[in-house]
Formats: sequence, structure tokens, C-alpha cells
Amino acid sequence: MPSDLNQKIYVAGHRGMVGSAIARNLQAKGYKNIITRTHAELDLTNQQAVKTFFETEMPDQVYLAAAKVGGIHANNTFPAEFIYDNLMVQNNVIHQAFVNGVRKLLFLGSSCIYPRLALQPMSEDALLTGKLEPTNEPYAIAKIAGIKMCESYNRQYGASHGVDYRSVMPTNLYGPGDNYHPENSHVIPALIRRFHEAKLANAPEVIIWGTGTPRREFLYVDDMAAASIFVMGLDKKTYDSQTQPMQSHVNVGFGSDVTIEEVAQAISKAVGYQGKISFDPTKPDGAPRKWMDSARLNQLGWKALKDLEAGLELAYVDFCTHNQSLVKL
Ligand SMILES: NC(=O)C1=CN([C@@H]2O[C@H](COP(=O)(O)OP(=O)(O)OC[C@H]3O[C@@H](n4cnc5c(N)ncnc54)[C@H](OP(=O)(O)O)[C@@H]3O)[C@@H](O)[C@H]2O)C=CC1
Ligand SMILES: C[C@H]1O[C@H](OP(=O)(O)OP(=O)(O)OC[C@H]2O[C@@H](n3cnc4c(=O)[nH]c(N)nc43)[C@H](O)[C@@H]2O)[C@@H](O)[C@@H](O)C1=O
Repeated sequence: MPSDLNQKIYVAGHRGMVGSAIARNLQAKGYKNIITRTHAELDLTNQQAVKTFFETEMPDQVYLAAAKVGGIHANNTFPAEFIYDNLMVQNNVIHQAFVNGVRKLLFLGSSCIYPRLALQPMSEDALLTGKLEPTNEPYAIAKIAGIKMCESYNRQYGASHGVDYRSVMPTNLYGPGDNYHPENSHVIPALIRRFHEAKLANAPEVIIWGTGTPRREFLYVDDMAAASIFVMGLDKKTYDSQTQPMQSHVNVGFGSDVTIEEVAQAISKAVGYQGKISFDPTKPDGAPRKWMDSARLNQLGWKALKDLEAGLELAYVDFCTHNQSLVKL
């Protein structure tokens, strides 16, 4: 096994918001042997292509940040793609990683794995204790399958093959490299764009989807990347001390949440829009609240660094810098 900084690390989804943050954080830490493939070079839903890739490259570690990702509208509109693509990508990558001797893999899930009405803050133990939020159930089912796949490979092959596959459950993320599509994106990038366009057009009003009352916890993407690398770097005994036997997942949150109305006001301020904010209650609210209990990760020694106000300023700079080129259709 090569020394840590020379380990061959495959970051799947390196052109996405989280994958690109993981790759630049690894590079900043001195990791020299990061391998990547664009979606065009390697379609991770293609079993044979993924098999050939792993047999050729034989990575030591894998960060699985490639997925079909979108906000409430995209999840609600394209449920077939959200379940099919995500199951295929994660099945192919996790299985071929195992077959080709990868001992360390990090799977990125999502806070939507927890029941819609889970007790707040939501602990890792809330998994599979109730009904999911209908707007993103197919995506959540795929993510739950990913956690269970990691756990199953750990159970069956942990002792015999040294398999140690971990899963992180991020709260809602935002930051550089986000998707600013007007409908298919998450709330922060959607509203950065909407407020920016309203400011340029001197529009008197900006309309926010839903009632504005749902609560969300937002984490800056570089904090998420740091958490991912931190979790991968923990020795097994330390990691296992905070997770249940064979359980592979740990929450990654900022620590507190805000209402959608509050985040809209904060984005309007960051963008410099001075008009009125209105709400369209005919659009879905989704889960009433998603606030992670991140005590396990905090006890292991990680905490978020970037607060929402500072993070939104950086996200807006990113939007202005890249603007249209970052809009994925
Ligand atoms: N953003 C968020 O708020 C949250 C994200 N997460 C999770 O974090 C991870 C990363 O999300 P994020 O960075 O935001 O998403 P992005 O959409 O920004 O990035 C996902 C990346 O995966 C690639 N990809 C998708 N499908 C395939 C495929 N079939 N073959 C190869 N590459 C593929 C995409 O390439 P291309 O664009 O070319 O298709 C893209 O580069 C995901 O697992 C997501 O579920 C969890 C909670 C919240
Ligand atoms: C990360 C997470 O992302 C998705 O779930 P979500 O938390 O509901 O994420 P969202 O960012 O899309 O919405 C958050 C809230 O914000 C409101 N809202 C207002 N105005 C806009 C708006 O313009 N766009 C969006 N997208 N939402 C808006 C919106 O109505 C909702 O109440 C999952 O499907 C799933 O993929 C997942 O895991």
C-alpha cells in the first residue's frame, strides 16, 4: 500500500459541486494521485465501463460523489431517473471497488433518507423508522440502498478482505460549483439566480416557492468536503466508536437551521436586491424540517466552519464569476 499522500484516490463526480470541492481539498492537503473521469468519459450507469475502469486504474480509495442530484422540483418531476441512475451508479461503483480490492470507500447519501416527520434533530438511528417525504422518496430509497450496500459489504467482507466502506449523510449543501438552473436546482442557487436577475431587471417582487415556513440546515460545500476527508482519515476503531456495529453512516450538518423565508432574506441581502419577497403556496414545501443531529461527527472532532452569511457571499461571487456557464439544463 503506498504512503497516504501517494494513495491513488478516485473522486467520482469531480466536476460536480461536492466532488470538485473534495478534489481541491485533497490537493490542498498534498494528495498527489487523484484520478478522475468526466461523465462523457465514463458513464457510471454502464456496468461494463465501470468494470473496465476499475480493472485498469485499480484505485486505493474511492469518494463516491457522482449522483443524479436536484432540488424538490427535479426530484418530483424525474423520479424514474432519480431512482434508476442513482442505484446504477452506486451499485456499479461500490461493487467494482470491492471486486478490485478497494478497502476504503466513502458514499455520499443525503438527509432525505430520514422519515419526513423524524424527531428533530435527526439522529443516525432515525433511519427506517417511518415514511419518507414523497417529493424525493425514489432518490431517498436509492440513498438508503447505498448505505445498506456499504454496510453489507462491511459485514460480509470486513474481516476477510479489510473492507471499510463509510457513508456520510450531508444536510442541504451550497457553494462554488452549484447548479443554478432556474427550476431543477436547490433553493439557494435558485434564489441567488432569481434575486440577481430581479436586481438587474429592477423587478419589484421575487416569488419564493411554497409557504416559506419549512426549515432547512445549510452547509457550505468546502465544509462538506473537509468532513468527507476527515471521515475517510479516521482509523477504524475511532470511527466505529461513534457508529453502531456494522453501521456505516454518519450525519454531516452545520448545527442549526433556518426557515426558507429567512434564507430568502439572507440571499436577497447578499445579492443586494431591495424589492419585495412573496410566496407561492401552490408549489410544494417538501419536508417541514430537516435538521441533522451531527453530535457523532462533532465528538469525533469535526465541526463546520463557514456560517450562512459568509457562505452566501462566497456563493454569490461564484455565481457572478461563472454565471451562465454553470447552468446545467
Ligand atoms: N447538493 C446538495 O445539496 C446535496 C448533495 N448530496 C449528495 O452529494 C453528492 C454530490 O452532489 P452534488 O455535487 O451537489 O451534485 P452535482 O450534480 O453537482 O454533481 C454530481 C456529479 O455526478 C456526475 N454524474 C451524474 N451521473 C453520472 C453518471 N451516470 N456517470 C458519471 N458521472 C455522473 C455529474 O456529471 P454531469 O453533471 O456531467 O452529469 C456531476 O459531475 C451526491 O451524492 C448527492 O446526492 C447530498 C445532500 C445534499
Ligand atoms: C438536498 C435535498 O434537496 C431536495 O429537498 P429539499 O430540501 O426540499 O430541497 P430544495 O432545496 O429543493 O427546497 C428546499 C425548500 O425551499 C423551497 N423553495 C423556495 N423557492 C425555491 C426555489 O426556487 N427552488 C427550490 N429548489 N426550492 C425552493 C422549497 O419549496 C422547499 O421548501 C430533495 O429533493 C433531495 O434531493 C435532497 O436531499
